[in-house]
Amino acid sequence: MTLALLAMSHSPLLEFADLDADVTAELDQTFAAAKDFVHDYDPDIVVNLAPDHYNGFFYNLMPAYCVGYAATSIGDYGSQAGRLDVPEAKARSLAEAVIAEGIDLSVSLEMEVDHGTVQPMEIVYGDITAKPFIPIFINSVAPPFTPVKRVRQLGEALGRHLATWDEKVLLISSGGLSHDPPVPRLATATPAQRAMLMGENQPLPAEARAARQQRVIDAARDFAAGTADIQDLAPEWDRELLRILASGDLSPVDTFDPDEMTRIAGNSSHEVRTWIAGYAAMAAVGTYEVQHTYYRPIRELIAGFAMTTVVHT
Ligand SMILES: O=C(O)/C=C/c1cccc(O)c1O
Ligand SMILES: [Fe+2]
Repeated sequence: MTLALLAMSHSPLLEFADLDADVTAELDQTFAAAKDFVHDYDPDIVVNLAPDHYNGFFYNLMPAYCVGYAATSIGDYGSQAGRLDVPEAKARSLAEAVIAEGIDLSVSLEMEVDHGTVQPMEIVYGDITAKPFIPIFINSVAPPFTPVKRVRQLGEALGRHLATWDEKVLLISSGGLSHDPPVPRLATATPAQRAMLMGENQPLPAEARAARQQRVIDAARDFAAGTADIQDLAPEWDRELLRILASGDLSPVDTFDPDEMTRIAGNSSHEVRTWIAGYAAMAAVGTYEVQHTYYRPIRELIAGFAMTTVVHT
């Protein structure tokens, strides 16, 4: 059994934001550390925990969690598009083992994924097909959300099964901490937004795709300038979460209330579910330590932006 975890925030704005030089330098160092960690570890297979932002999963049928037996990256915000190298038999064995433990996973034989899934692979390998890759979707954007405790249990079940594999497994958790990008929400959607959230008119025509992305890019610029109408980042909440995750005792997350998370840390703060599942997978099979940790609230990226690398001790 060999398992390691790279947990990192994603933001499609990395390619579009005008960052201060010191922030760019910090991020360059952080991504270099992530790369070094992954290349030194040299995994045989990546198991990737990520949300979706209404690009592959819609309100016509919204699962809480889903394992892809095959997957394609849609290439939003200029991310690498195309087929991922998903080993179907391994993905199936993982899903079946987790379901047998009482976690109600869905499966997809044709999953579509977005920047949330592929950005870490692009950063560490420069190629989303560099390694065999099992994508696991964790709903983090579309309420209602499962209790956070269930996400911890999902992670534990994943970890227990992955620990039986001969392959060296790299878990990637991809998600922002506190953040509230202007992704449309069902509760406040216009008729056109509601149609988008339902997955009508997919794939989006190029103009609609460009308009959707420009809205987020503009919001990020305004947020950095202090004029955007989105919820502020919550660095204290982020730091406390990182402290809990690093402590090795994940039981405090069981008391997290999804509505409170939204209120304090924003509508997309639920992306931390990917982190909780990744850390829980590590915790299920041994004691661990966080080797590298980075955190900075970055308004230009609309993200409490963090990266940690985790190994068993
Ligand atoms: O526009 C989207 O689909 C999402 C944008 C976004 C912006 C900032 C942080 C994130 O985690 C995002 O997914
Ligand atoms: Fe996201």
